[in-house]
Amino acid sequence: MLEYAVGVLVALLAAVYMFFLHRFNYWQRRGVPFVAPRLPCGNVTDVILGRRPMLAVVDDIYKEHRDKRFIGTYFLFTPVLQLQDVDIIRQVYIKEFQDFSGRGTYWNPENDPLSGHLFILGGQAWKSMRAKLVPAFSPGKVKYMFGTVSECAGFLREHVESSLAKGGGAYTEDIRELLARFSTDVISSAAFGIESNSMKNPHSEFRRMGQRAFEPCMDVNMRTLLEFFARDIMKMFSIRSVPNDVHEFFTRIVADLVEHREKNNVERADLLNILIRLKNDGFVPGDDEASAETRGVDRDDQKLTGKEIAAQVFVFFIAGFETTSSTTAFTLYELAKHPDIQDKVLQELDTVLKAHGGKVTYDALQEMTFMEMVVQETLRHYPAVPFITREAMVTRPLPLTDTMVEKGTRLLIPVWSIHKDPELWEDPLRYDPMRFLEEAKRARRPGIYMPFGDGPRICIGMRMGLVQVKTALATVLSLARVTLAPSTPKEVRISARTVVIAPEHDIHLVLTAR
Ligand code: HEM
Repeated sequence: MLEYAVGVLVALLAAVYMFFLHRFNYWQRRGVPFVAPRLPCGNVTDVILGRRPMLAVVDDIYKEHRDKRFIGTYFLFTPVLQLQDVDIIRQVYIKEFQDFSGRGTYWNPENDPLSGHLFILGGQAWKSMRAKLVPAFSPGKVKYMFGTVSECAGFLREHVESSLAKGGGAYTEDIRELLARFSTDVISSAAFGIESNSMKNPHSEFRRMGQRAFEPCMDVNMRTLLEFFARDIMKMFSIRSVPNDVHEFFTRIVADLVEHREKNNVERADLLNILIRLKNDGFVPGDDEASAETRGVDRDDQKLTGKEIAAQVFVFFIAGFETTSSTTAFTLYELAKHPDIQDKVLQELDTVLKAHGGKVTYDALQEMTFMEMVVQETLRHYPAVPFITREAMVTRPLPLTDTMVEKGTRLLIPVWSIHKDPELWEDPLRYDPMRFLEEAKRARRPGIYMPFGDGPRICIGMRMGLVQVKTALATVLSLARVTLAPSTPKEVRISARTVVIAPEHDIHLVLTAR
């Protein structure tokens, strides 16, 4: 009996070994240069063990293989092709997008309905959903929703004003937490039409859900990484993309809201309203610019189901909350480190606000061009999404090469590394908003700046995100100057426990009344 058991064990181990051997030969068999994998995690052992952030591992590969246009890697046993050449990346993003339109992530509408959202979908399902949702983010609709952002900025203003008064004109704040609460208020109001009240109550349910979805911890980090790179494992073990309590919260709240609004004929200026129209009519009319964006994208007027609505509202929450709050926090952090740049922002702010009766209006924000340059430079240093994925939808050569990529191959675009590459940017570690002067932008090589991605799959919420970031900056900076608190490091240390860019420490800033 014992001999039999040992025999079975040996056969099992041999089968596992052969499986890994075969998998880890994938790039070699295709004649693609690759980074030697190690059993059992391929090239991401440090990521799986929570020792290093994924972006740092990707960056090491980028730097070590800078001379190669693409390089084969393994995430666990999934082959992932890391693109290193900006021209190839542009082809994938834009010109040959139709063959690389997938995200390559896990999507299981039956077991995990919240995973069926725009960020994750691929192929025809993505095309059709994108065409339906684009009008919801048109310039006209963003301007329309600005009222909501402005209302939440009022709570932010009240908080800063009263804290300054209590502190006798100066106080110290964990700026990341403050802006996470502001962003939670904005996104829950803009997406669900609910006042989450996080500015006044840091323990609100929405804030707690935001923390659960993004807290730097192994559970959330592993789910996200598996979702991106090891969908077979997710499927095999029926793992959901988010923890169960987060899943239940969003599913329940959206179902209740839809029922309430339909029963009581409630109309509101928010994204849920647009989704309900998509549920009932199959499309929403856009303004001219939105129509231009959807031109060429197949539109069907198929109506959204309740589950599809919940998934889209959920993605607006997760894609819109952490990205905007971290971008605002990092901008204030850099302004605290660079008082000369802060002076210029304040000068512009004061001039523009004076011309707009002291109010942070939508039109006033459009005139804050230097502030926009500052935000763009922040996004170069700290792109909220530090790498972007695509999936080959057909077997075909990689653009501009003779190398064949199989249908289903995962491609990784190392945004963080390209933004910091000294061959592409002069003195890339220097924080310098002047890189985003119109002349400088025209002069630089196309395709080296991509904080919102690029091509037909570019961030759908870009306009809304920028409005939100600038509103928060204008609100805080109209009241106070910022400086680094003694406890705040001079260089941000990125957490190894999250896929987005988050510091592993708080960012305390001193706010001093102006
Ligand atoms: C500073 C703020 C933001 C940044 C840096 C950011 C960044 C990104 C990036 C890099 C992508 C991937 C693009 C690609 O694959 O080429 C993306 C996609 C997306 N973003 Fe954003 N985002 C921001 C704000 C927002 C906001 C406010 C929303 C919604 C309320 C949003 C919703 C989405 C959605 C739904 C997608 C998926 C688009 C698709 O796959 O078609 N984002 N974002």
